[in-house]
Amino acid sequence: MIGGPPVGQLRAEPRDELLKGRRVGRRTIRRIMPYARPYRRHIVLLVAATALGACIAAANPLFLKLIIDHGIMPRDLGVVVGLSLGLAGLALVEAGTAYLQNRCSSRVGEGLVYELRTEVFTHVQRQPLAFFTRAQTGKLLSRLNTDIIGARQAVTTLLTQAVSAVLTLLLVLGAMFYLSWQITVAAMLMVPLFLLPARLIGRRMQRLTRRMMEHDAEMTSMMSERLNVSGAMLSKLYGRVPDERDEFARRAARVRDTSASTLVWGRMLPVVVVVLTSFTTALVYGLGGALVVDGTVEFGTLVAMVALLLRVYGPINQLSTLQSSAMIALVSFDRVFEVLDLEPLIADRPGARPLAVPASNGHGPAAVPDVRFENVSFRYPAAGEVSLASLEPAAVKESARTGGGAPVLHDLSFHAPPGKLTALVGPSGAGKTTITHLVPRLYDATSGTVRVGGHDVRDLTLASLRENIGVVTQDAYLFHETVRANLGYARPGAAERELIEACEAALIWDTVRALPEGLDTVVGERGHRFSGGEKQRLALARLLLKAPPVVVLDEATAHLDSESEAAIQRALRTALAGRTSLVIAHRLSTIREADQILVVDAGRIRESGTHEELLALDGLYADLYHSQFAHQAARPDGF
Ligand SMILES: Nc1ncnc2c1ncn2[C@@H]1O[C@H](COP(=O)(O)OP(=O)(O)OP(=O)(O)O)[C@@H](O)[C@H]1O
Repeated sequence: MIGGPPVGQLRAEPRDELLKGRRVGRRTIRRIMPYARPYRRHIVLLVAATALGACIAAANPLFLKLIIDHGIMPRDLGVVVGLSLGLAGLALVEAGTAYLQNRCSSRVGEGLVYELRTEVFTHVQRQPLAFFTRAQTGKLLSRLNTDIIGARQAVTTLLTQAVSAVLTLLLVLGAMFYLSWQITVAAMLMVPLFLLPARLIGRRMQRLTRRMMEHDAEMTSMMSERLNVSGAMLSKLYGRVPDERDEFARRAARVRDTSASTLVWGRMLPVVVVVLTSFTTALVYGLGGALVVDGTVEFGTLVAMVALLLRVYGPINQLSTLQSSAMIALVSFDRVFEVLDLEPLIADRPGARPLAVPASNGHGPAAVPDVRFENVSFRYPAAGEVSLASLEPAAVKESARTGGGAPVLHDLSFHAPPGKLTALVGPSGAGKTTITHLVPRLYDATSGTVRVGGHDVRDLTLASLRENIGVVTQDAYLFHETVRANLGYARPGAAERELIEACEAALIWDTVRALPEGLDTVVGERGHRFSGGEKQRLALARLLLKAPPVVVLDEATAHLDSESEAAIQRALRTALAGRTSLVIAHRLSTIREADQILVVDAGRIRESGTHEELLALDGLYADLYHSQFAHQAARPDGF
């Protein structure tokens, strides 16, 4: 069990991780059982087939003895032919058991992977946004994948190996003792000679594998950071391509060197085994030969002994690594369970009720709920609340010590009236995005209450809350799918006519229609086939299809040409009409149209009112206006 990518990767973990697994062993095993239950018939069959295979392995050499001693030596052709046919039959049965073993173990293993994968995916999806904002999520997911595969290997390989190794060893040793105890004892004296190098090489392999995985992770992370649109753009623009190449070459060289050593040491073990097996065979032939000459042992017995001996070392080797393999397996499962045990911070509370909004009349909802913040304070959750200790030990420990980040919003209250546009403006880092995150419960307020339609959002079901709130973020994320699929994400099953109408209202239909395959054109990686403005309008079309009564929107800050900006502005007007909207405004035209402007600064609302009222106040808004917005007024398009 030395090597093999998943197990190797797990071995890369520090030893204390394995020791930790030792303590959790029994509890983990109890948790694994329910996953194995649906496959119990296959498991029984697997164990039975493995046991039969072990019996055949032990019986085979005995046939040799019988052929030689009772057929060849006494020159009895009938016995020779009969036993040879028996041997051939045995081979067929062995093939049958091997097939059955493969079938059952793949069924059990893949079934287990399927169950764990779907469960983990569903569970991770339920985690709050904070979980995904932690940089280690990608690492977590890849590790989970590795661990799940490790767990499968464990169940299938360990199950078959443990059964077959123990049984083969018992049967083979029994047969050897039965045939000649003297030769058996002599051969067994060689076992420690075999185990010692195996153990030393195993330990070295473990160290090397750990190092290789670390180097490999460094190399892979560089690839994933540099070989994407943003990373590639950065290295080109800063002229760092040659440096990046050199750094990558350095990392790749470390992988090359450790991999090469790992391979060399990995191949040492079979060499040592061959040498020692040859020594032992020589010993058995020497001692056994003398006994045959002596007349104490029959010739066929000697041949059978050698054949049996060759079947002893495999199981001994397997058993010597079985414990650590089992440990590794338990750690795999344990880490998967650790993720499954992470309770989502944001979930429906018992007795949560759906947000009831009167049905739409086709042109936006009939009555729309308002949004109200009452003395809301907020700090982002600490790493320990949303992440896994084993994955981010430093961050989790730090957050436990400091109790998480500083408050971002302080005792904040405001009312966004129904059907009206409330604009949020303020300096960078003031807390505007954070405010918008609290409405659809991407985060929960640390204290105070956020109300939608008069209800505390925590009393509403998440599904109904999010069904009634449409969010358009600045980056207007699009999946790598067709335009149709991206729009349909808002309302699966929407008719073609509705998709077109939404695109028309968002002023993106002419662009979509001109695409090579219209609505069926695949959006490039992260939507890069579209310009920033086009993506925003596609996102608006998606929002229009959803037709939510409440809209939360983060206007794109990207500079657009005046034509796109005018198009977006008109699309926005349609999208927001008659809806309660909370918009982080970056354009003068939006704040001018706002029914109410909230000026956010350092997590507090400093001023509120209309554009004219706030200008007259000559306070923070007036400053912001002169530094950020006033120049837009001078533009020829009037924005
Ligand atoms: N996931 C997070 N974890 C911890 N702190 C965060 C997180 N997101 C934002 N913050 C912090 O919260 C504060 C408010 O950030 P927020 O994004 O709400 O500001 P903003 O007003 O929207 O800024 P901008 O206009 O630049 O987008 C900032 O100090 C920021 O560093």
